[in-house]
Amino acid sequence: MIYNQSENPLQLAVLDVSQPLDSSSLSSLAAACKEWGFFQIVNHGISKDLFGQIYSLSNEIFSLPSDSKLKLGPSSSIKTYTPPFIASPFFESIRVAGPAFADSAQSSVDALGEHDSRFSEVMQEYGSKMTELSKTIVKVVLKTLGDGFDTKFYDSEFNNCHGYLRINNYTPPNNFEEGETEGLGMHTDMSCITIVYQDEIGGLQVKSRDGKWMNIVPCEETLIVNIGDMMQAWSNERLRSSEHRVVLRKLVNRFSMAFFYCFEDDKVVLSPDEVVGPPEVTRIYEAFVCSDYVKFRENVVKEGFEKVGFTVRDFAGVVKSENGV
Ligand SMILES: O=C(O)CCC(=O)C(=O)O
Ligand SMILES: [Fe+2]
Repeated sequence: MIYNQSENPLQLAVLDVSQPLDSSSLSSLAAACKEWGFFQIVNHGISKDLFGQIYSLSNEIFSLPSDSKLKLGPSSSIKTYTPPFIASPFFESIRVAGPAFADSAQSSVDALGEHDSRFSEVMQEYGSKMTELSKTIVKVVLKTLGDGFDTKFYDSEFNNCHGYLRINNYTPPNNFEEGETEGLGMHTDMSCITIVYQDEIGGLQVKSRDGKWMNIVPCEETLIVNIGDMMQAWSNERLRSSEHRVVLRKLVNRFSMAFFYCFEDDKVVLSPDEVVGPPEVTRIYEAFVCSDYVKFRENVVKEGFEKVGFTVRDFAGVVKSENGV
């Protein structure tokens, strides 16, 4: 089968973050968050030049021999690099943790034995901008749940959120089946929200409620936002954390960056009564501690997906889903 990206393209709602929110964009955004858990943002203030610099500096690291990269790997002390064959044979990534993005990036550079601060400088700039952008986006998402919910809940619930970045490089093998070979398998993000930059290659797909894979076609100067599990649970499923994946499309490397904006580790996630809605609405999640869910997901990866359920519903749902424990 020839994979055609124009097949099943998903027309995502667009949020212009430079403009005041009007009621029609709020309602299209509300619908998008509920139905897809994905939308796009434009006029985000991140220059093409910054993306270009990050791309070339990251590629300098990805093109090092694997022995060098493993100095940052899972058996090293800093563990910022995930080599191919851990998440997928065609996927490798570098993690940069906030809020001190420069220090985190520099620890990787130092471990490689390099003496260059350019990578840590661009990571600090990008990480800080993503953190600010995430705050704006979370507030807009809260507004979709109710009038004034941004002011009511941002400071009390989301003020201690933190972000980290994953820089992803996909390298297809010579003989892959277009559209069938996964670069990153189906998953949901654990974050509150994720902001994704993808290059022009394409391959990111989201699963519809009826199980169809829809293409999120790359669009210049546009970033993708998706709702993660923490927000799905906190909103009592009024916001959807959708399953998504990346399929390999072309015989060239694909580059992307995901910024995960998450609750603090010891946060107790519990949907406020007002968010759940009128008394007859069922509460779907029990309260849970954020880091316990992260540990649950790590164990699921170790033990294999078949054995135990792997979504936040399986972990904290009042009624577990079918494949739950
Ligand atoms: O590479 C992409 O476009 C998306 C990556 C992703 O879903 C993730 O890192 O969680
Ligand atoms: Fe993801």
